Amino acid sequence: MAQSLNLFNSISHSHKPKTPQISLNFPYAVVSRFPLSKTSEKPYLCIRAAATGPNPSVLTSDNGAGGVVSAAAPFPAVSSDSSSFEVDSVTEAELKENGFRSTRRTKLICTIGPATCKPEQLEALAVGGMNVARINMCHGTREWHKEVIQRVRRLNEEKGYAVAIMMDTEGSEIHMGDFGGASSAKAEDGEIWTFSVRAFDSALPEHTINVNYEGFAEDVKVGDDLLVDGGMVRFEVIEKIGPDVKCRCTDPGLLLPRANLTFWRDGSLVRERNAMLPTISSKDWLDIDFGVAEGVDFIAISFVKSAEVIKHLKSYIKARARDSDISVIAKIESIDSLKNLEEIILASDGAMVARGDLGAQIPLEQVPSEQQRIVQVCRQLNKPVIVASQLLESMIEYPTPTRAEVADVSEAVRQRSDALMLSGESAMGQFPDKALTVLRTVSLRIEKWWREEKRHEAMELNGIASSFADSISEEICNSAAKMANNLEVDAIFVYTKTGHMASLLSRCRPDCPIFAFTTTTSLRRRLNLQWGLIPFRLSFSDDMESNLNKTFSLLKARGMIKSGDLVIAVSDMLQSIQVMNVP
Ligand SMILES: Nc1ncnc2c1ncn2[C@@H]1O[C@H](COP(=O)(O)OP(=O)(O)OP(=O)(O)O)[C@@H](O)[C@H]1O
Ligand SMILES: CC(=O)C(=O)O
Ligand SMILES: [K+]
Ligand SMILES: [Mg+2]
Repeated sequence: MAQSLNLFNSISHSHKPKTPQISLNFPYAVVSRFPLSKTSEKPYLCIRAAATGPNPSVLTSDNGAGGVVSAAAPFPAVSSDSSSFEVDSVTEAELKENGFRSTRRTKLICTIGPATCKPEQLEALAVGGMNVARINMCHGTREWHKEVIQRVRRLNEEKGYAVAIMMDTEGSEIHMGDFGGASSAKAEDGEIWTFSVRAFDSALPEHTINVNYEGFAEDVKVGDDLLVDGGMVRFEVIEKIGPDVKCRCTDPGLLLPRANLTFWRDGSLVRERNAMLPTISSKDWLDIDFGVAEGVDFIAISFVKSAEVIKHLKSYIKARARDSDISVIAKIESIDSLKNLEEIILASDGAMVARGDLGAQIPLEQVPSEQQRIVQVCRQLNKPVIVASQLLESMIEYPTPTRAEVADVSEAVRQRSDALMLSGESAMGQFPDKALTVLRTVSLRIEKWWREEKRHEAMELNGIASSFADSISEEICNSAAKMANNLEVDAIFVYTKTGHMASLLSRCRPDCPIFAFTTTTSLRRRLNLQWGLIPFRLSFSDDMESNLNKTFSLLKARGMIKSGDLVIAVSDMLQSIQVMNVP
């Protein structure tokens, strides 16, 4: 202890932790104490780890040992140059209005479609809390998608939103074609329909459906069940005539353009040659080139089967996009992706529980346990995870959700998934804004409930670092998050150039929000997918003290924090944890 106090005394008059005056063998760790703040009796505490060798020792000290410190240099005035600082204007308004504690931690994604593609519709979603806009390359033309991307960009620039763009590939699934202009078709019980791989020059004959997969007529057998969208409509195969397959409708319903098709034999999904279809089709590669050229923030890959395809795509993007700052999200929606789950997630930058197609490939009653497993694996491996599809399906038509849907959303929030996604509800539903409001209010309510009543069991997080330096970052983040909960701090600040420490903090799911300061606009947008992060763009230096001064004064000037707020700061330049009151 005496040694620690000596250490304090030796450095207490300087803001810059310098080499201690006592002899310690390198590598060493410094525990330093910064001057008392003017506004608070709480001392600044700084724990630093020197990551220079294989075995740093960490010194700690009782910080209340009467160590009166003089020369409390006030924070120098920093001019509030707000151009050097960017934060999402919606989050800013929310912070000012409700304070740190009630900011939403769960992120929200909206699929953009005909119901939401106009500038004012996109703006309503941004104001309603959309963090990421998803465009689905299964539908619409590239020109249409390009227009949506440009509109989102324009809104971000003009109105200060930080909506990121996710492009979702079509993948090589078997699906029906369009209906030549009609938006849907009704299949009645007992009707005979023809599923055909023929290309029809003119309009489709009545009760005929195009199928995109060449091998379709060869792969199916008489007696197979043909499921549209995982069972929304069901047919039985009764006859095969060359490229045509005649089927009788056994479960009537509405057929939608490009609906997914699966066939089942003796109660299980048939995967014949279609299992050999490439995950990324030639059309997908063109879409990916389009996404890279447009600078989308995320590319979500449909029907991923193995880690190889993710690695291949990532190296392709790296070679093509100069800053390679596009994250690759693996969509878990096939039997193979469940088999190879951990290696796929390890190779990816995040994952999506794509329950729509997943529920067409495995029995529905297995979907909830698989959802929970995927969410947990992602958390362990520190990758953001999205829960998607049918969260509020009834809101495509109705202005309020079913109670069961609210319970489903709550469960995804309780599992602490990073993000929730709307599909048809926002793409083509009648109440996209209301659906988003339901996601927002349910997230807020459940987060608060679990936080206040401590109903969540802390998840045992395994070490994931692959190097010693990474282990230090991980320990710092785990400790900072724990300290933040125990000390009930108002916010954690993280200064991160790569985003890594921000995601490590997010992984701990602390009780307070995490302000993530990063130097580029694109990283700031990508961090928007992760649980609990409030990303800022800020130019900062390696000098933590000046960074803190600058941040405090900028945030105070904008009314986002106030004197006396208790903050923990960590950074990936200077691996340290500091606890302080805002001066
Ligand atoms: N760009 C678009 N243009 C027209 N309709 C769209 C568009 N995007 C989505 N939709 C409509 O919204 C519905 C739901 O969207 P969603 O993205 O979930 O598609 P999906 O066909 O279910 O495929 P996926 O499995 O990729 O999610 C679609 O079935 C389609 O009718
Ligand atoms: C989102 C998606 O692709 C699915 O649920 O199938
Ligand atoms: K898709
Ligand atoms: Mg899908």
